[in-house]
Amino acid sequence: MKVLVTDPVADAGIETLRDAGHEVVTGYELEGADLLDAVADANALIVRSGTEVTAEVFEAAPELVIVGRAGIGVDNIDIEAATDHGVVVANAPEGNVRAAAEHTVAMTFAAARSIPQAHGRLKDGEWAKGDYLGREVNNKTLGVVGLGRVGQEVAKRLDSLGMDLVVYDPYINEERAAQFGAELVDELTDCLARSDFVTIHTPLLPETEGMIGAEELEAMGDAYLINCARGGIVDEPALAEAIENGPVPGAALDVFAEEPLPEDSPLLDVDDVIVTPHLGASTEAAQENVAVDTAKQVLAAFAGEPVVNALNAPSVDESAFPRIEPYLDVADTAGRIAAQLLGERISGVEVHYEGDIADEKVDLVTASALKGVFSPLEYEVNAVNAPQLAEDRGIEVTESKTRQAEDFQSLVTVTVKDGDAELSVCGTLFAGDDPRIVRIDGYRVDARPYGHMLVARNRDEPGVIGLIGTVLGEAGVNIAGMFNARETIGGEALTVYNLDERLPDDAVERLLDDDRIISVDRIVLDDADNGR
Ligand SMILES: NC(=O)c1ccc[n+]([C@@H]2O[C@H](COP(=O)([O-])OP(=O)(O)OC[C@H]3O[C@@H](n4cnc5c(N)ncnc54)[C@H](O)[C@@H]3O)[C@@H](O)[C@H]2O)c1
Ligand SMILES: O=C(O)[C@H](O)COP(=O)(O)O
Repeated sequence: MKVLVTDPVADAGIETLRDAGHEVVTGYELEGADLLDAVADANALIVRSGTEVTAEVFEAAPELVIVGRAGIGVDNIDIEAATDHGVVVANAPEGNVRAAAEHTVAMTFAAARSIPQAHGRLKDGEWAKGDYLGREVNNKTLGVVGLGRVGQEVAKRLDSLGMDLVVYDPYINEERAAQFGAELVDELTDCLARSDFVTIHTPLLPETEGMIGAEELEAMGDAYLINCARGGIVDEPALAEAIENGPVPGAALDVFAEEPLPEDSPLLDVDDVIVTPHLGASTEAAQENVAVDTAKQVLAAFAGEPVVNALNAPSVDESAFPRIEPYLDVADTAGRIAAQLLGERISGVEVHYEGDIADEKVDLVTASALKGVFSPLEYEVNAVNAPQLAEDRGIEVTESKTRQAEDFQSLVTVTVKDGDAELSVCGTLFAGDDPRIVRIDGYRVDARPYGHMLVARNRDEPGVIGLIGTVLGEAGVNIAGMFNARETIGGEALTVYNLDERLPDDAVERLLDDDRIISVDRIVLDDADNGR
């Protein structure tokens, strides 16, 4: 597999991929047409915040399986476009948290004591001792906006340095805040107004973009602003104005709306603004952590295993994966057969689980069933984009479970529907790893699902199976296996054949010419040979 890496990541990550036998190509700072060219045959793309992974990139990358973000923020990746193209997006949400928190603490002190300004003047030969009267953090209030992973680590560190903590985060509860010795408040402006230092730790989302504007800066009053989260959350011109003309005394910023080099930011000209070039995650330990975590997720995606930090794929518990993995194929196959047999527009899909499998978290199995249902229709469908595809097409997907399974340890039934028409296919595993289709449209069968199958419905009369055998034989199509099921003697029967190749059209017509044959469906279970 080819892995393209477009932002600098630690060697340990690259070695992890090379040791697993993959080709790793680095193209730091690739953009525009060069990026589109480079990604054309890539199976994985690894980025940090420097690469904009747009819908165009996904268009240009038909082989792409995963985008690995060696870090936390994914605001530079069009996740919706990734999902549409069936590409997993995964970040590394743990490895640089402490580095980001430490940098935030460092920036807090740098702002409180004007360290960079004093440093600069002394280097220029000036002893400006009288110009800097700093602010202690001890006994002051820290406002934390966003008490997630980084916010929590910052809170712990500054709490231990004697600060009182007040938190604004609409997605956590009071108990959670209290675990960090913090008081949770309902209003952002309340949090800002009570703080001596405000630190931002939310993701950049439509909801948080421009969240700290003129009104909020006014509410902050005499508080320093620290932003090591994302540029764009703070309105930069409003911040420059609030520092130059009051009330805000200063700010420390690691991130900017425009990166790299925010040339147009008015903040670069304001003396009481301390800046670093997005260094929050730039420690050896953090870079090694996120690079290796990302490489491991790429390897998991290549192996078809759960990608632990996938942001757009059905979630799956890593320890439960071995128990559900064999059912992914069963569900996919049942979905493929059901969709091909119904042969109509599909307006609903129901996936029903019985027995042991009903105890598991089955999001990924349901996604596999949907993949199977859509496979005969769509080229680029996989378990990542199948649920989205169902939603986009207004197809209602339902999932149900019962603990009891009549005759099987576990059973997965995929039912496809269009209006009043519906058709169910049940699959199971024999001996834990031998997939079988055990019911088709209510008929009990025992069919091995692979390659080309033929499903014939016929009147249950003597000579019909002979007729089918003769027609297949004369068409030169070998029968590898066969199972016949019937409702009642002389009623309707259903026969499933495993064939070594596709039955030609004229042979199908010959069968249908006989009025004992009700229907003949050719089912293809291999993507590579489905007649398209
Ligand atoms: N400067 C750096 O190098 C650096 C390093 C690491 C992380 N980061 C950035 O730090 C930020 C936080 O990362 P994290 O890992 O802690 O993320 P996280 O997802 O663990 O936490 C984010 C928190 O923000 C909260 N939140 C969401 N919307 C909010 C809103 N409207 N108002 C208030 N709170 C809201 C969430 O509930 C959550 O608790 C991200 O933007 C990330 O990209 C920057
Ligand atoms: O979100 C992150 O992980 C940080 O902002 C780090 O970004 P970087 O990997 O571009 O340094």
